[in-house]
Amino acid sequence: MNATPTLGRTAFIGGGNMASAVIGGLLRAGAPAEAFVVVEPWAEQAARLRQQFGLTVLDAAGPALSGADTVVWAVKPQLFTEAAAPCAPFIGSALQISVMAGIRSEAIARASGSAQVVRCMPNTPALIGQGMTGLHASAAVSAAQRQRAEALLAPTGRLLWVDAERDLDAVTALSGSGPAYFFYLIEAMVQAGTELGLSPAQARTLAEGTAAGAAALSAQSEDSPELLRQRVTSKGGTTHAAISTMEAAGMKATVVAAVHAAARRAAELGDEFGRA
Ligand SMILES: NC(=O)C1=CN([C@@H]2O[C@H](COP(=O)(O)OP(=O)(O)OC[C@H]3O[C@@H](n4cnc5c(N)ncnc54)[C@H](O)[C@@H]3O)[C@@H](O)[C@H]2O)C=CC1
Ligand SMILES: O=C(O)[C@@H]1CCC=N1
Repeated sequence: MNATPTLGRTAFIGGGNMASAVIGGLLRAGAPAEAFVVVEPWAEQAARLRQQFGLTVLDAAGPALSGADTVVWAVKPQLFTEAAAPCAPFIGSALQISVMAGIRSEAIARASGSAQVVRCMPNTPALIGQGMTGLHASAAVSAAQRQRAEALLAPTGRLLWVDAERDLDAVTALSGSGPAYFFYLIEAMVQAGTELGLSPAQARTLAEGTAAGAAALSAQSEDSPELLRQRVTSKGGTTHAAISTMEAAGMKATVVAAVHAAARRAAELGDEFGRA
């Protein structure tokens, strides 16, 4: 592992979707592949990482990890305890950065031997540099280490720090899981469009273009999403017919309940799988 000026040497524990999104972003931004090592026991995925990124991939934790300044936890929460045990002898002085849903800083500190923990919650648009990540730093994390976490994640998109760790459960429910909510809406719109006679490709283009435009208009406007919606909704018009149908079905209340369910599940994941 070679050190880079901002990141130092970084070890990833788990080399799946999220690790690939972060690594891909860093390599595109100019970091050398030699700055990274990945522990990935699944041979097929390890081969993909070697081929796609030219990375050093280990099939199990080993002394090579002791050279890491930063350790990035990117395994499923359910596998955290099992994955952490063989890493622990080598990583106690490194900054620990976790993208795992639910697993709390205290559990990561206990399992790794390092109290310097930054928890992050990215999302899958990170794959194309348009992610939205929430971050929280534990008390032992220095300003320079916060900057290191920012440098690690900046190529994946936008970042937002939260002061209270429990707020990460809300971040997970909103932006971590959030892409799935919008994909679900796109799925439904494509289904309706094809039922109305459009081709699936036409319906998908219209739904995706509309989702992107609505998000961009909302982001650039000083008006609230509610006011922007009202401007589309002419009295006695088509949008009114659609929104009335959604309201009658309790759609807003369902979305609110769904986000609360996701936040509760994030907290449960920490309770269930965060004991190391
Ligand atoms: N997929 C998503 O939208 C998001 C996922 N996350 C979090 O990111 C984490 C990883 O999720 P994904 O990348 O989607 O999962 P993934 O399943 O694609 O990647 C996890 C990788 O860990 C590897 N692994 C399994 N056991 C291991 C061990 N003992 N040591 C090292 N590696 C091991 C697996 O082979 C797999 O390649 C999860 O904790 C999840 O909560 C966070 C934000 C968004
Ligand atoms: O569904 C999950 O548990 C992960 C965390 C946020 C997005 N995917």
